[in-house]
Amino acid sequence: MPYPRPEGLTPTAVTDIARVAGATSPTTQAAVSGVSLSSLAVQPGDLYAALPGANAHGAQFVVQAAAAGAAAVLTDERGARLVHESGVDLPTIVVEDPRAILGAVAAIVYGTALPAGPGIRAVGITGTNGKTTTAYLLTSALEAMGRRAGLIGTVETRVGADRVPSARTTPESPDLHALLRVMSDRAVQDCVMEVSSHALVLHRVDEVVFDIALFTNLSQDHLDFHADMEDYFAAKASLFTPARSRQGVVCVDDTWGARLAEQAEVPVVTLASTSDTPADVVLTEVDGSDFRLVGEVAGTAVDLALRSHLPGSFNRTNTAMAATALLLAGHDPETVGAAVLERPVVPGRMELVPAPESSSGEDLPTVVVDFAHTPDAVASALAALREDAGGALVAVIGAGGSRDPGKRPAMGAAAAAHADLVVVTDDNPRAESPEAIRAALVDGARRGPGEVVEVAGRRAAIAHALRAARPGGTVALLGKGHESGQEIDGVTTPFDDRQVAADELVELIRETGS
Ligand SMILES: CC(=O)N[C@H]1[C@@H](OP(=O)(O)OP(=O)(O)OC[C@H]2O[C@@H](n3ccc(=O)[nH]c3=O)[C@H](O)[C@@H]2O)O[C@H](CO)[C@@H](O)[C@@H]1O[C@H](C)C(=O)N[C@@H](C)C(=O)N[C@H](CCC(=O)O)C(=O)O
Ligand SMILES: Nc1ncnc2c1ncn2[C@@H]1O[C@H](COP(=O)(O)OP(=O)(O)OP(=O)(O)O)[C@@H](O)[C@H]1O
Ligand SMILES: N[C@H](CCC[C@H](N)C(=O)O)C(=O)O
Ligand SMILES: [Mg+2]
Repeated sequence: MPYPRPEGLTPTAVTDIARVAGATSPTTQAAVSGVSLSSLAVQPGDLYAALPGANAHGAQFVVQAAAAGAAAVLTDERGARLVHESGVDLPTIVVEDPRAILGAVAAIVYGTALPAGPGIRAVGITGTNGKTTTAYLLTSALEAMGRRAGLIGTVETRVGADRVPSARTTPESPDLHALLRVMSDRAVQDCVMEVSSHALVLHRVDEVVFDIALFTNLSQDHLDFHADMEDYFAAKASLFTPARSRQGVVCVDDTWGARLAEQAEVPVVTLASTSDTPADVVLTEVDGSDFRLVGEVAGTAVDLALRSHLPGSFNRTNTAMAATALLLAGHDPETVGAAVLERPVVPGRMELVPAPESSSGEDLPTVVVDFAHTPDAVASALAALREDAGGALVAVIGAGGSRDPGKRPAMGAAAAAHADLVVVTDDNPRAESPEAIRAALVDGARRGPGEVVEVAGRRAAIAHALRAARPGGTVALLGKGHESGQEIDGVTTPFDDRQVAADELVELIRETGS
């Protein structure tokens, strides 16, 4: 589903775009009223940004872009040759690195260029885990305060009543600037968005200056894209520079957060989950889901009684991060305290699968769907579930193909360190062999004390886990969270852990009569 586009824009002259891009201008009267970097998404009157990529060069698709109504092309030297060879005759702006100037171009076309900007307070959340959860907590609190909030992240993009499921965590810059324009036109006051490390490196958030940037934590992930953890950290840290944000909230629970707080080039408020770590605000008097947030934010003393509605100590931290961001934005503590108490729905994060109506419930396992797909998240999620689990704790786990292979054994080991039984199965194998991915997980899982079983096919694995957890145990379905499909070899077929678990629970009742 495409993102909403702004309506009634004044077209921007191609000559003006060339000036912003620092390129020699083609002699033309042409103007554009949108920007797209995929030929499949071009709308009539768009500037088609034909970028070089890992799989193809966008200029290979210029014929399709022209057929869809592109009015001009932005590309590099190689792209310009491809456009010429294709026979397409469109005004073409040529720069060395089109991706690097695309944010500035999109900001001019959509009227989102700062300092006039779209008049929205933007909050950008980065970190390995907790971005989506914190974004939902923040959006829900803002709405409870009566503000019009937009949301952009892994699960969906929300602009007023419009909800578009996401293909990626952070959109490419043309989509992002178009969304900011639409939000502005619809009088959205706050835009809460997740900022992935890919986005920071690939210029997806260029020309957006966040009013507040949040850092949750850093642990192993994405080392297929980043050279090492230092490189991954540097990408995240770039959000905390004046080109990208005005101020920040940094969780200093891990050493990366502590380093970031030291080197941030914008003022930051530090937050720690225990009073053992010095920070501007700390969580104290923890009692289950209740806690106090105590300290100082921007010169004002803070002492707030808060509650996390989601299981796990990490969700207390996510809740505290959201509250601190609101305080830093200048909302008064009483309002913030009340707003954060609202119960948010965070799809696929520690989400309980309801027992089927036909069940007496007693003999059935508790089933929780969670998006843990890093070693740290697997450990955190299972440790949280262990606290409440009466019987056995069974983890169903796979790992995404065409993604960091290095994290797989560590994910398996984390699962086996916390669960009584680990059922190793498939996640989204993508272009890789499911057997090879499972083998890497099994290899790690065998290092832990838990029992390990390998079950090919995610539905079969879920069915196996439900039976193994009877009676009264807990089944954690990890890694796919809100996802509604499973990607195998370029084909995505419908698969939702929550639905499959619900169906398999019904099947279990039919079999056992419980
Ligand atoms: C590593 C990465 O992020 N790559 C992104 C990048 O790919 P690429 O530059 O190699 O592009 P390519 O596939 O070679 O294609 C070249 C160009 O031709 C264009 N094209 C291609 C085919 C076509 O029919 N028409 C067309 O116009 C493409 O739009 C592209 O501009 O540019 C593409 C176009 O925007 C993205 O789709 C692609 O994201 C891929 C799909 C991806 O999987 N990205 C993931 C890893 C990602 O971004 N993840 C982060 C973090 C997730 C998290 O932890 O939350 C995210 O923000 O989602
Ligand atoms: N603050 C946290 N610290 C550690 N683990 C967390 C934290 N918050 C959430 N998690 C775990 O990480 C998983 C992913 O959380 P969430 O979707 O909020 O993160 P994300 O940063 O948006 O991830 P992604 O980059 O994949 O979109 C959760 O399902 C949970 O298991
Ligand atoms: N945003 C993450 C999501 C991973 C989810 C997991 N189900 C997988 O497929 O690896 C990524 O693209 O790496
Ligand atoms: Mg996310």
